[in-house]
Amino acid sequence: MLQGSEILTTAQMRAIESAAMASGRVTGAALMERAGAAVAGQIRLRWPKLGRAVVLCGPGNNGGDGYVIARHLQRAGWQLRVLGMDNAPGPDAARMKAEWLALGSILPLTEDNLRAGPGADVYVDAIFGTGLTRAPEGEIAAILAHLGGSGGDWAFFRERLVAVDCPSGLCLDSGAFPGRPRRSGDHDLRARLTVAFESPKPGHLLERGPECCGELVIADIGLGPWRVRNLNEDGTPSRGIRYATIQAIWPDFAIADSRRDPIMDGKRARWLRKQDGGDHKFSHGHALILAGGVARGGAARLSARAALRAGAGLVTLAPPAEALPEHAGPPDALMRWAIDDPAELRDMLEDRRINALCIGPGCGIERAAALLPAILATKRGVVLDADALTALSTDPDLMALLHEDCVLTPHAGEFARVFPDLAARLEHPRPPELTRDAAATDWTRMGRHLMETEAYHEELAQMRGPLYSRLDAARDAAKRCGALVLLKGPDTVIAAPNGQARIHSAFDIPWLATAGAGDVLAGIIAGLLARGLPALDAAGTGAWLHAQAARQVGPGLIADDLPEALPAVLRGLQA
Ligand SMILES: NC(=O)C1=CN([C@@H]2O[C@H](COP(=O)(O)OP(=O)(O)OC[C@H]3O[C@@H](n4cnc5c(N)ncnc54)[C@H](OP(=O)(O)O)[C@@H]3O)[C@@H](O)[C@H]2O)[C@H](O)CC1
Ligand SMILES: [K+]
Repeated sequence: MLQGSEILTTAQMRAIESAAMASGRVTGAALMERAGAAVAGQIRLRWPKLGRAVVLCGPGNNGGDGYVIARHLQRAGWQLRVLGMDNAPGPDAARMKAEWLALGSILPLTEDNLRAGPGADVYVDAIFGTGLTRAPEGEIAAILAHLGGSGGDWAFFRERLVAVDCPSGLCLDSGAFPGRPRRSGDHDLRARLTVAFESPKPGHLLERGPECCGELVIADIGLGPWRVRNLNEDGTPSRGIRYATIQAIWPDFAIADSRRDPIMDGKRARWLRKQDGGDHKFSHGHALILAGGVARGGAARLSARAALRAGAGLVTLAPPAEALPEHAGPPDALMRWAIDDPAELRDMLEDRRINALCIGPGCGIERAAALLPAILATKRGVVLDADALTALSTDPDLMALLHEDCVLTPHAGEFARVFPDLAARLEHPRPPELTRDAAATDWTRMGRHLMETEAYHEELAQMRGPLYSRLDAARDAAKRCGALVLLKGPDTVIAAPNGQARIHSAFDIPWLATAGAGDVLAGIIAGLLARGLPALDAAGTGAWLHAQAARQVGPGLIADDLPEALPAVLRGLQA
């Protein structure tokens, strides 16, 4: 079932637009009119007083939207300056350009003309949208840099820039800016508002996208009937029913249409509320959390608490015998059992009621490597985090044991250890001076230093087409290892081996980056696996609950607060 939370790739969007136009039931001009009218409407909502607007129109249909926006604002009484290009755009944009020219003039799209004239209340960026194919250059690059604050007036534009479909220069499939170092921030365009069409694209929710888009509003331009067609992500027709393969997970996303799709639709909310009739603790599963040696137990205790709060019927914390004494004390609901070696673990796993495990937080790499074969052999749901991921990265035999009920939860550094080649592709072309065997963590440090080389910038300028994204990397990793991969970050990406993916944005809660937060996430997911959620749902819902708990606690949060904040989040689902 397609949901408001579906994310379309730019290729899918183009294919859907083409299918709509080919049907004869809607024209490109009508779509452009709807798109432009939606942006103009969102501007007038936020700037109710009549004012002065500058509209910057690029060479294609994004520019065409700009001419529509100028016409609507002019008709509403705004004063307009329109800067455009003297190219021959497609027929729809040409028509909208002509309709604008009947009302007003078009100045050349130059930095001088942008700087000239009185300051405006709103600047509309209609230069590039989904058709960006390469790094902007020349005059357009100078204009975008100026809008990004190169002239020192970053805050001025940040408050006034409205981006049509996306801030120009942003690759809507990756969330990166072609031609710019991956994590640079200076002089990137930052819009106050971005109005996108029909659905978010991956780039709206990944990497630089969320910060540079500002408030993101999705305008429905009436392509719904064509979205249900069978379309692969590259826009080619697919057989069978089309399911949303990429979905966004957001609790409070402002969707400007009625298809609001709260992540907790009825089915999943029921899961979290304890199923009716499941009146026995074993009907909500039993999670086993493997802990590490003496003085290393805190991480696993956080995971265990989180699994209990996520609703697992029973949770057992399993340290080595030598460390058992330090796990005495609350919560009394948490069971403890010493496990020293694989044989003892295998004995414990004879109890089939243990249906979910979590290994890694504070476990110790050697202990994780020793226990993983017994765990993976039982084919039960298991979360592999921290030391278990490091153990994976050192032993290909362990990688081979992974299965579809495994959930890997790496942060960027752990991802680079387990999948170094994929992590490397996430950088813009690798800085040339770096050798292949440089550890990914070195690249970030060394890469930033080496990004000044001429050869590197030359390579950047030559790049074409969508950039390799965190979504691509997580999907390639999941496909390679046959397990679910949750690549953590403010833009967490969750990918299943079959290509299904979720993106969860948490750019609003920087305080979640605190010691132990990852241990809690691992525990929440283990608790949801114990409850019977499939791996993809357990990971996606777990990411959402984790972030909501952090929103509940707010700044000053420490990881210990997170499990205790879950009851309030779950109560919020009772509505
Ligand atoms: N298709 C529809 O009916 C609707 C589209 N909408 C809007 O249209 C854009 C997508 O429009 P499109 O024309 O495909 O592409 P853009 O307008 O984003 O880009 C314009 C052309 O610019 C060229 N280009 C790409 N990158 C660069 C660059 N770095 N420097 C210079 N020029 C560049 C490219 O042509 P090339 O042949 O040079 O590659 C682009 O074609 C979409 O975002 C919506 O805003 C409507 O909203 C809905 C209907
Ligand atoms: K744009």
